[in-house]
Amino acid sequence: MTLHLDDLRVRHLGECRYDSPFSEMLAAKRTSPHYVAEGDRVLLDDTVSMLAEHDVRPEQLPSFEAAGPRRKIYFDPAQVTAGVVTCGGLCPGLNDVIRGLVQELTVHYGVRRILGFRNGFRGMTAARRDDTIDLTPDRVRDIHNAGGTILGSSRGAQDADEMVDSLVLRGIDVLFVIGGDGGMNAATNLAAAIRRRGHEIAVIGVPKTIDNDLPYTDQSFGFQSAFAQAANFISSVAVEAAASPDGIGIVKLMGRHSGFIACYASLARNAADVVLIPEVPFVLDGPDGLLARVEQHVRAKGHVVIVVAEGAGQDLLRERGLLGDATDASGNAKLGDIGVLLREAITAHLTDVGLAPTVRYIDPSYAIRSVTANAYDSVYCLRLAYAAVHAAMAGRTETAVVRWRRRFVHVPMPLIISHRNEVDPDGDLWMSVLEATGHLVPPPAQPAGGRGDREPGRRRPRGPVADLVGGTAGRRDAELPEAGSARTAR
Ligand SMILES: Nc1ncnc2c1ncn2[C@@H]1O[C@H](COP(=O)(O)OP(=O)(O)O)[C@@H](O)[C@H]1O
Ligand SMILES: O=P(O)(O)OC[C@H]1O[C@](O)(COP(=O)(O)O)[C@@H](O)[C@@H]1O
Ligand SMILES: [Mg+2]
Repeated sequence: MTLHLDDLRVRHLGECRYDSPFSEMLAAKRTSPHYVAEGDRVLLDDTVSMLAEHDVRPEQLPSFEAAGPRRKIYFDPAQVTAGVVTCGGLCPGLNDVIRGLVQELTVHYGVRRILGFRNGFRGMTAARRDDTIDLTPDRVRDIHNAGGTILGSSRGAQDADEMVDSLVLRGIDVLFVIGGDGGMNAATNLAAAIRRRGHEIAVIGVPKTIDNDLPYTDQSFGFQSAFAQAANFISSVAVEAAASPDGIGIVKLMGRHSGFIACYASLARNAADVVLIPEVPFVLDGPDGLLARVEQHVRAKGHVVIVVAEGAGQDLLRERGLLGDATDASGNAKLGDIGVLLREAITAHLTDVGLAPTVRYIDPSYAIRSVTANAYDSVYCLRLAYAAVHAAMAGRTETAVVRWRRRFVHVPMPLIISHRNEVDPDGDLWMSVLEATGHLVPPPAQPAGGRGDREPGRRRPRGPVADLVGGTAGRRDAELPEAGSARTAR
């Protein structure tokens, strides 16, 4: 999708007429490598070749509005009532964001009334619109010491007009939605309904997802804490696998459509032999299939560690009748259990070829997303919260605050939900995974007519076979005996 400057402009409720508490401090501020001045913009693209493609003057290049405080603001803080809602699956740092919002709203802007809606958008339905918590600095002081969200969260559809009624009834002027793709979709619909009905309520999104599947953000908050926790499970399974004859360790990690957690957690420990993600399909059977590769590894190395994202291999489950079309209350696909399929298929295959595998399968599931935010994420959450408050007070709406290429910026909400952020099989992250798992070194020369023989200059087809499980036999493969040959010393 080619974006132009106009696609990146955020909505304003109107002219900013009030002096901001930051006015004086901002007067002397200029853009530097560490600060983007009000009015300056942050480029979407960051390579010479991408910029050259646009062939326009610098001010016409696609760019984001810089986040941060403004000298003039739209709302009179003393009159503002703010609302906060957290929705969707948990993510480390939710409480940190809530705490940051409340602190910034009260301490710097002097906002006196902040309501937290309970249990996601459900707390805004007609039946539950009294289900709110008064968010005060005292109430939020220590909440960052716990995972989850003090407000609660939920999935499931709510009517946008009913939610607008709740906001109006409660006198909300600015609403902060901390949510993932679903939450940002709902917030966009809500903002549209607010506009249609002529209300002046700012809706600001703080994108949340441990899957890191939202675009136009360097990395979502909490992701780092989640993959750090996931990495611990990889270490555990690697120890177990190494200690058992023909040991197979499998860890299934969250990641419905995007395999970022699997990639980063694998890289963090560098203990995985195979990483399976939704973005790179794979096959089980055949000479280039996963089972043959696992067998090769067991014979050569004595054990294998496999990290699989929960969304990987769903096509294999469907082929076997193990995946239906069910969805959760929010319309997210309910996935089949790829970990169980792998455990069973690998056990059966290795037993068939005369090995006696010991398979350890760990599904840490919610254990990786219910943790408290680590120090890095806590800082990140706090700064996102500050940026969100500044955006709201300056009358931005239908806008998400994100960090893009290390700068905090405003992104129009429709862009945040325009597509999903996925691991690019041609990108440098996946290349690092292939490097770490030993899949990048070209295969040793094959005799003419052998398996590796192909037309000169013609690339092998991409995908599971080539990238992942055999075709581009990696560094470790080069040392491996052919499947079925005697095992080497361990
Ligand atoms: N396409 C959509 N349009 C409107 N609301 C949505 C949409 N998708 C999800 N929602 C609502 O947003 C909330 C959070 O969505 P969900 O997918 O559960 O989590 P997340 O925000 O983490 O992706 C739910 O209340 C859900 O009903
Ligand atoms: O909480 P649930 O409904 O079991 O959902 C689990 C899903 O939530 C996630 O953790 C995150 O999804 P969301 O960001 O959409 O909430 C996925 O990785 C996982 O598939
Ligand atoms: Mg989601």
